[in-house]
Amino acid sequence: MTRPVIGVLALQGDVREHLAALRDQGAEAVAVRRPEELAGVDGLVLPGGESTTIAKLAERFGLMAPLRVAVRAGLPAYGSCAGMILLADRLLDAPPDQETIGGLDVTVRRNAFGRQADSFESEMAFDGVGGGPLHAVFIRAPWVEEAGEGVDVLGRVVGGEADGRIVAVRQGNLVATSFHPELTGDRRVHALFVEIVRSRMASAHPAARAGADAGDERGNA
Ligand SMILES: NC(=O)CC[C@H](N)C(=O)O
Repeated sequence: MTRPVIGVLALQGDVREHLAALRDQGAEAVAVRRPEELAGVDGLVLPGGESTTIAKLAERFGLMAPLRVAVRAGLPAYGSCAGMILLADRLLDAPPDQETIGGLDVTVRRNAFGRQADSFESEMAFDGVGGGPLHAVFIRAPWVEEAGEGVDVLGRVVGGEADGRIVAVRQGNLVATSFHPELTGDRRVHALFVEIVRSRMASAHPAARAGADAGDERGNA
């Protein structure tokens, strides 16, 4: 089977950890800093970091418009923390001029857990991967305040003041988590994303699907 080429937007943030996690899952992982590099990938990870900085650098590097076009055309994308913010159609507690790539029909609140719970770790159920609860690391994390109809909720906070808050979602080929699976040894979220990329590649090239069920082409709409 062809090896998927998965980019990690490498303008700022924890790029290396994502590259390593993707390689662990059998993908060819490449850093993306320029539009030409974006054009060559089958999927894209938007890492954690500082979303305002990443958005400004994306503008400066001429990547914001191509990113918007690619995501709307169905490019699979996974955003972790700041990456979730970048994929959101709507933001709360963000500077009024903060741009996003968008595509994910959610309202995301930045730094939602507040000062008390700036950073914390918790065990949580994560739909869409087997194998029991996931150890989730949250660092100045956002949450999903509201999710549109076409958005599947994959995970919620359990316990504490934020009990029930949405911290993992999927909409078609887009996945976003408030937490950082790249910082733990648990590769199940990256495995899920690599699988999404592989199945889109298979449905885009029917010949590569020999004998497999005809999957429906899922876009990001
Ligand atoms: N760990 C992170 O990615 C933090 C996100 C950061 N608080 C932001 O708004 O961009």
